[in-house]
Amino acid sequence: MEQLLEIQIKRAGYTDEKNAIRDISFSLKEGELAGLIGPNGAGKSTTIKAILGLLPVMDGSVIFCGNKRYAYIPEQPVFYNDLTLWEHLELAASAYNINQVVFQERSSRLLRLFRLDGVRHYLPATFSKGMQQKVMLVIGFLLKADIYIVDEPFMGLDPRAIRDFLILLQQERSRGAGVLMSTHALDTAEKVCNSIILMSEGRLIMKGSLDEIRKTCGLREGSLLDCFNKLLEDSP
Ligand SMILES: Nc1ncnc2c1ncn2[C@@H]1O[C@H](COP(=O)(O)OP(=O)(O)OP(=O)(O)O)[C@@H](O)[C@H]1O
Repeated sequence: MEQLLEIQIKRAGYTDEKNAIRDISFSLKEGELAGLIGPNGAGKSTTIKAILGLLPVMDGSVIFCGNKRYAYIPEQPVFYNDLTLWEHLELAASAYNINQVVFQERSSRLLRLFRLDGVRHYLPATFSKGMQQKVMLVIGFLLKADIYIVDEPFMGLDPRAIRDFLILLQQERSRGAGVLMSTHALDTAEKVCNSIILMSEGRLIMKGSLDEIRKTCGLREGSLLDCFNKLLEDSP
C-alpha cells in the first residue's frame, strides 16, 4: 500500500508553551483508517491543525506524498447565515474546482446517503446540531480526495447517521483513500479503525493496531477503552 502522509512533529502549538504537542510521528497509507484518540485537551485537534499548517508554532515536517489531495472536516460546523445547503455545496464545488458532472453525481449521492435531499434549499445555519454535522460531512466528502482528515465526526450524529457515515468511509477507503479521524467514540473506533494513535497531554502514548495495543498492554481480550485506561494509568 502506498504511503499518503508522513508526519513528524517535534513541537507544535500556540504561543503558549505549555499547550504544545511534542514528538508526534505517524503515517497514513492508502485505504487506512487511523483513529486519533485521547482525552479532552490531549492535543488531537492541535495535531490536525499542525498537519494542515494552521498553527503559529510548528517545528517538524508533514509530507503529503506525491501531491495528494486532502479534504478537512472541522469539529465545529461553520456556515454562511444566508446561504442554503445547496448554495454551500455549489460554493465548495467551485472552491475545489469540481466539474459539473462530478459535482451532480457526488452531491446527489451524499445528500441521499445522509437523507438531506428534502432540505437542500434550506439554511444549514438553522439546522439541528446533528444535521449541521451531516452537512459538514457532505461538504467535506464532495471532494474526491486521497486523504480525509476528520475532527470528531460523531458529535451529534444519531445511530443511523453514524452508520451512513461509516458506509461512506468504507466506500472511500475501498478506492484507496486514507482517513485520519479524531474521536472520543472508542467503541466505534475499535470496530472500524485499522490503526490507533493514542495521545495524552500533548504526547503520543502508543500507536498500532488494536491487537498490537492489546499485546503491549497485556490485555488480550481488552476493549480499546480498557487499553486506553491502562496506558493512561501507566504513563508517567
Ligand atoms: N486556539 C488556542 N489557543 C491556545 N491554546 C489552545 C487553543 N486551542 C486549544 N488550545 C490548547 O491546546 C491543548 C490541546 O487542545 P486540543 O483542542 O488539541 O485537544 P483535543 O485533544 O482535541 O481535545 P478535545 O477532545 O476536548 O477536542 C489544550 O490545553 C487547549 O487548551
